[in-house]
Amino acid sequence: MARPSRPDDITGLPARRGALRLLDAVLRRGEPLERALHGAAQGLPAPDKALVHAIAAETLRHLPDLDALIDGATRQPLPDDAKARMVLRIALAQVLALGTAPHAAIATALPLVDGGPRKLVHGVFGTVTRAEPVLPDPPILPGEVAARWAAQWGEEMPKAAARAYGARPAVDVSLRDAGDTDGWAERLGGTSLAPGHVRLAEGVAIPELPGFGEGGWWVQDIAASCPARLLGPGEGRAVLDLCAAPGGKTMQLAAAGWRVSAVDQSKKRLERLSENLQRTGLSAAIVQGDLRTWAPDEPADAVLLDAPCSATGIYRRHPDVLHRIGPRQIAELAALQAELLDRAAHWVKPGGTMIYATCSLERAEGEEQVAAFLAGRPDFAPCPALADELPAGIAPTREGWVRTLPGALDAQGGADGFFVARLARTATGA
Ligand SMILES: C[S@@+](CC[C@H](N)C(=O)[O-])C[C@H]1O[C@@H](n2cnc3c(N)ncnc32)[C@H](O)[C@@H]1O
Repeated sequence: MARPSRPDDITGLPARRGALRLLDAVLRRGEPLERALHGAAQGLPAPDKALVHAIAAETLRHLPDLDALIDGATRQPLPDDAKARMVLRIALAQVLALGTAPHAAIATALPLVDGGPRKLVHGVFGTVTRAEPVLPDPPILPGEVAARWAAQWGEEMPKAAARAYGARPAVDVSLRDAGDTDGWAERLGGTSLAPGHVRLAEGVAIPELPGFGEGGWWVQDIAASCPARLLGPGEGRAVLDLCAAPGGKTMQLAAAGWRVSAVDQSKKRLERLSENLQRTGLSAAIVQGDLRTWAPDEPADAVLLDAPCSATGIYRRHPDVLHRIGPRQIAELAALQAELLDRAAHWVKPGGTMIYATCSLERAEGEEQVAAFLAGRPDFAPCPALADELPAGIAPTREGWVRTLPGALDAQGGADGFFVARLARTATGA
């Protein structure tokens, strides 16, 4: 049989090369998967781009399990960042997590180590696949993440986190017209856990559902809908939605009658916010600014700060966070959050309300952040969330915060990890 003239003529090879580049960007350079995808899959058609993403995401989801199999088949462990290990990881992820036939996976793996240890890769791949292993269900969390979470939340939490990691996350939508929640639940064939919310049935094709094109709803996890819920109806009052893009909370606030100024530093993400507003017919003033230097002309009745964070709470959808985020990144983000929280507090009118939120499972970005803020700001006090303000199955903590951990809403398909605090500024502002 004639060999293809150029290696990239092998069917499916460019996508595997893209997956290898993507894995490298995440594991060696610490780049977020979604952000690195564009560069890694440049020039590939949409289906191949989706394949690049799927291979890299499943490799990351099962990394400790795949590494254990590789290590069990080598006499000396391959260095963590050796190309041979990277190629074996993506080849085995295809076979064991995505159902690719072994011959197809190895045919597209070997050219990736051309001029390198082809024989070794071939040998290890053969040894592993001949044994027909099955990946553990649920997947094993990276050891340092499990230890960090156990230290903060107890031994049960990482177990629940692993179970959630292996399950397909439910898809929630928020409604423009919360008054017609029952009607939308019926039309979308889903169930509702709160006014303005519908949880979709598993496996539905989102763009084909009624109301998507007309902007009747947008995708937003139930936990992510809690920060704006805690501001209640706006009745024409002004709210600063800080770190607003792509606008999930902006749309909720506008739909609840708030006069919203949506501020974010990212032009690209603000373009998506603008498209979202256009699709839903909702309105907000859009402001591009870096909150470390930007300031509003006047204080607002309410401020919602959805601060940049580790995103460890959305690890189910973004498995890269478990491999990119460690104590150093958490400490850096916590310092940024403290700076933004301090600035944002000045923009709340006396008697007004501030919501602080992060999609993080780290206390340093949630409970500890707010405790430190309150210790230095006697003009703010907790304004505890009440059970009837929250979706069914999510209860306020003893302190009145909202804290969703893995295991929340387990029977209904889970929820993202979130922290939300509502704080009130004293009437005098002093
Ligand atoms: C968690 S996301 C916001 C999600 C958004 N609130 C929503 O509900 O769709 C955090 C946002 O913070 C923005 N951001 C990060 N640092 C910032 C800064 N210094 N000034 C303004 N925006 C910032 C990012 O661009 C990003 O859009």
